[in-house]
Amino acid sequence: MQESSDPPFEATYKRLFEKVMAAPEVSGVAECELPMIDLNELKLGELSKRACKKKIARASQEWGFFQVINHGICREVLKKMREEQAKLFAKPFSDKAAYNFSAGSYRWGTPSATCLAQLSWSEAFHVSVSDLLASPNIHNNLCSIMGQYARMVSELSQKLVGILASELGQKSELLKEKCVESTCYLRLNRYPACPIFPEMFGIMPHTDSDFITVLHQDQIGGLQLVKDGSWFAVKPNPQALVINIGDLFQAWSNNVYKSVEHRVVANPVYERFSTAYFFCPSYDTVIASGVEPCVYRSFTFGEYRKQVQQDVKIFGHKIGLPRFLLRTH
Ligand SMILES: O=C(O)CCC(=O)C(=O)O
Ligand SMILES: [Fe+2]
Repeated sequence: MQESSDPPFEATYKRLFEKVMAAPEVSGVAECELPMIDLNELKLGELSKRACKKKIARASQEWGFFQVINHGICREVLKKMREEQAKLFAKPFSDKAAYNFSAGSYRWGTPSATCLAQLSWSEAFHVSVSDLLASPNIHNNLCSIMGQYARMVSELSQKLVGILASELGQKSELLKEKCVESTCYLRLNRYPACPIFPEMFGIMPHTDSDFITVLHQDQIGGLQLVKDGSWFAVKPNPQALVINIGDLFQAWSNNVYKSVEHRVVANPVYERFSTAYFFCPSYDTVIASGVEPCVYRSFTFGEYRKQVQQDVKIFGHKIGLPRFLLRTH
């Protein structure tokens, strides 16, 4: 028999399945369409340009999420990236576990899960772009398209972050200098179909620990986010990339831009793919808003990462920005 490509979810988490009769309650979630930004408007006259920038800033304040079309990443690159990603995940499980972009880049499930609500029904390659570019495999099809994809998405991220910074009335040079291709991360996600429990988490609720995330998802759907205290399912748009604000931008903007909790719900019938690009600074970058009164104490990205890793180890989940509040509000 051919070895399965799926990680051994059922065998590994058997005890959790026996313990409970239901997966987390996520049904009845309404669908929403994210604010849509056409980046071609940035190439038009001064008025359209200004309106487009304002829309980006407003969505980042009110939703923490938006989608962009005419984003400059050509269809061929998106298609090729997805094909190579699908091929990689179709390899037998043992090959994937041994396939190393760098140590620990392949992940699946949730090692620390003690109940079903803590289990992420997904597998991923979480790759540092600097490791990718230095890889001796950079000339194989997969690594080469990942490198190409990372470069294009990095340019888009720089553009968006520049706009968001200038809409705050702040200079973006430092940010642009600190967030370069090699300090960013690329994550290839696969959510196998989950027929056992119809609404299992593909990824548990979380916020991203970066400035912004650029997400390319397929047409299956499953991404959900919190808006005004309720969960909403994001309607997939094959032409668009989804952008969300991460913790670092929330802190840097002194809570103006929102790093919003999101999660993925696995589909009972179809597998789903997504590719996430995390726009991050170097570890020594100091995150400080410079606006009084400061909500958070200043911290380096390295410090933030270390704290997140420590909290995950001790509490089983990330605490994130509340750790860095200057005073309790
Ligand atoms: O797959 C998705 O839609 C979201 C992925 C995500 O939130 C992440 O990788 O941080
Ligand atoms: Fe995320």
